[in-house]
Amino acid sequence: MGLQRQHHKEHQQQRRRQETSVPGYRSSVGSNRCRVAQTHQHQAHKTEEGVTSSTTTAGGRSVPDGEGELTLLDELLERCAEATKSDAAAESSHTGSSEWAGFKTAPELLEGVRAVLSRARQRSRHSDGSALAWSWLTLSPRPVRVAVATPEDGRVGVYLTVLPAGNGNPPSHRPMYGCHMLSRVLAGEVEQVKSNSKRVIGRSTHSLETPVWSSFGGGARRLINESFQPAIILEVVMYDWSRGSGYSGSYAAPGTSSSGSAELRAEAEGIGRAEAAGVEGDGGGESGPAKNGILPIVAMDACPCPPALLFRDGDVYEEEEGEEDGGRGLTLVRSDGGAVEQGRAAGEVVGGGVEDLLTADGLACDVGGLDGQLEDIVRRVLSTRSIPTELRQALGVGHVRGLLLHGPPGCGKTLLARELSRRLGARPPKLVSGPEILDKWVGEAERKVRLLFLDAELDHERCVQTGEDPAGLPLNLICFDEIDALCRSRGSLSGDTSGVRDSVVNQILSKMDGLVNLQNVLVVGMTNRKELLDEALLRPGRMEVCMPIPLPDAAGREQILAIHLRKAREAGLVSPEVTDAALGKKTGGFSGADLAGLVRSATSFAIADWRGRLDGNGEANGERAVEITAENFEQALREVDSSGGGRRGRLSAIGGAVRGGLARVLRAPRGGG
Ligand SMILES: Nc1ncnc2c1ncn2[C@@H]1O[C@H](COP(=O)(O)OP(=O)(O)OP(=O)(O)O)[C@@H](O)[C@H]1O
Repeated sequence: MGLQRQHHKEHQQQRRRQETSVPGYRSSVGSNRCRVAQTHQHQAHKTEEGVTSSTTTAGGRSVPDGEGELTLLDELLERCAEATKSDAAAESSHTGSSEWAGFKTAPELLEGVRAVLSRARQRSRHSDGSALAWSWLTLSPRPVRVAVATPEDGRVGVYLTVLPAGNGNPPSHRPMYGCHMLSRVLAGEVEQVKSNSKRVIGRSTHSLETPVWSSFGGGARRLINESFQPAIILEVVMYDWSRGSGYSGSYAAPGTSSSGSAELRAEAEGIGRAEAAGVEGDGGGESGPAKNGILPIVAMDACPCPPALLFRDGDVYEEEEGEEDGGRGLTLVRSDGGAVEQGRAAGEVVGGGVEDLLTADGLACDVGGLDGQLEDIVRRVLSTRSIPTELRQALGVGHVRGLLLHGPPGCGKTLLARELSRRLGARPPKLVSGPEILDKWVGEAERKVRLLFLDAELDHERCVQTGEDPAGLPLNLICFDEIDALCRSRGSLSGDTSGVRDSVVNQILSKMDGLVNLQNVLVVGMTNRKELLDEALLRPGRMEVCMPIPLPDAAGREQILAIHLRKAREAGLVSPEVTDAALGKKTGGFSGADLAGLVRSATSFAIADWRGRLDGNGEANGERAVEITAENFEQALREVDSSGGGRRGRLSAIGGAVRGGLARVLRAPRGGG
C-alpha cells in the first residue's frame, strides 16, 4: 500500500503541476469527455501501433506523451475506485450484478482491475517496453488487455477498449464462448450500456436492462456502436479455462493448447511469470497476491486483440445465435439517448475488394502509366484470392504473400501501395516506413514488426481454434516503404546497428514464411534500392512478386498528366489548347512526381496571371477566373527543367541500373574460386 500510495500522491502532485502549466487543462473526473477527445485527437495523428510518437495535441497545445498517459491512467483509477464503491453498495442492497457473481463479485473484480491499473501506472514511469500498454491505450483504437488470474481454475480478462469518435469503429463484439462479461464505460461519451439479454424466469421473459453492468453467459452478443462518441470501456471477461472453451485470444491456459501463436503466448506469459515472480517493481500494497481472491497480474501487454477480432459484424452473430436463451446482446446507447444503428467498420471491404480489383481498372483511375504492372499484380497477387477455396486447393496453389515494388523515386510505388490498401484492405492497412521501425532500444524494432503481423496471426489462430475456413479471413495488408532501410543483406552492415537490422530481417522473414502459414497477409515492400535487399527476402514464398515501377513512357506520362489535371478540367479551368499528348511528348524522363510538380507549377503561373488581371475592385475584368494555358505549361517546363525535373529522373534510372548491375557482378560467384 505504502509505496503505491506514495506513487499516487506523487502523481497527483505532478498532475496539479500539469494543470497549472498547461492552460485550460482540466483533470477532474467530470472532464472525462474533454480528456478522451484529446486522446483521440492524438490518435488521429498516429501511425499504426504508435510507431512514431512524440507529442500529444491537446486542444491545440502540445503535451508530452507521458504526462497525457499518466493523467488518463489516474483518471481510470479514480473511476474504478468509484465503481468499486457503487457496486459494493449495489450488491449489498441486492440490486446489482450479483446474478453472475457466483464466479467473482463486481467489487472484487474491480479491486483486481484497480490493482492492475496501479501497477501499470507505476510501470509507465519507466520508458521501457512494458509501459507500451499504456501509451497504446491512449494512442490506439484497439483495447489494451490486462489478464488477471484467479487462484482457482478460472481467469479473468480485462479489456480496456478505447473507442474512437465517429463511425469508424468495428461494429460488433465477438465474445469468447463460455465467458461471462461485464462492461462499464469508464470515461467518454457513451454513458449507458444497455443489455438486450432476455432471461426466462418461470414462465415469463424478463428483459435485462442494466444501465451500467451487463452480464453474459457464452453465446453471441452484439455491440452496436455506430456514430457514438469516444469512450473508454472497461470489459471484464470471466473465463473458465478448465472448460476448454473456444477462447480465441493469444493467451492460452497454462499448459494447454498447442495451437496458435506460441510466440505470442510465450511473450505474454513471459511477462506474466515475471510479474508473478515480482521481477518488475511491484511496490507491494494493494496489488499484492490473492487480495480478494484474485492474483492481481498474470500478464499485461499491449492487447493484440483488435475489437474487430473480438467484436464482429452483427449479422454474423445472428447466424451464430440460436442457443436456448438467445437474444443476448449488448447495445451501447448514446449519451443523448439517440438511436444507435448498426454499421460496418470503415474500410471494411472484405473479399469484395478483390473482386472489384480484378479488372485492374479500379486502380488505374488514380495511378497512371502502370497498366502492365497493374494487370500483373491483379493476375499474380490477387487472382488466387478471388477463386473458391476448393478450386484453389484443387490447383494446389497458395496465395502470394509478398509484393516488392521497386524503381526510381517518384514513379508511384507508394501511391500504388496506398491505392491497393485503400481498395483491398479488409483490415485498416498498416503503412510504415522502414526507418520508423528502427529503434534505439534493443528488441523494440523486432517487437514493432511482430505487432504489425499480430492481427493477422490472431485471425488465423481463431480459425484454427474454431475450425473456421481461413479463406474467409479478411486480408491484412502491411506496407513497408523504404524497406531497404530494414532488410539490407544480412552481414552487409558494420557497427552498432548491424545486429539490430539482421534480427529485423530475420523477424520479417519468419513472419512471412514461418511456422504459421499465414494466408491472410500481403506484405508490400517499396524501395529504390532493390540491390541492397537481403536475397532471402526475395525468394518465392516471401517477396515473391518483384514488380519494377519504371519511369513512365510517353503514353504513361499522358495518363499521369490527365490524372493530375482531372479536377481542374472538370471545373473548366484548363484551356482546351492544353493537351496531354503534346505535354507527354515534351516531358521525356519525368517521373510521376515530376509531372505532378509540373501541373502544380503551371497552376501557380495561371493563378499569378489571374491575379495580374484583377482590377482595383478584385474583379477579373469579366474573364474566366483562373485558366491554365499552354503558355503556363511552357513556363512551368522551363522552371521544372531548370530545377532538375526530368533530368533527375533519367539520372536516377541510369544510376539504379548501374547499381543493380554492379550488385549482380559483385554477388556472382567468382570463377575458379
Ligand atoms: N504513376 C503515377 N500516377 C499518378 N501520380 C503519380 C504517379 N507516380 C507518382 N505520382 C505522383 O507523385 C507523388 C509521389 O509518388 P510516390 O510517392 O508514389 O513515388 P515513389 O515511387 O513511392 O517514390 P519514392 O521511391 O521516392 O518513395 C504521388 O503522390 C503522385 O502525386
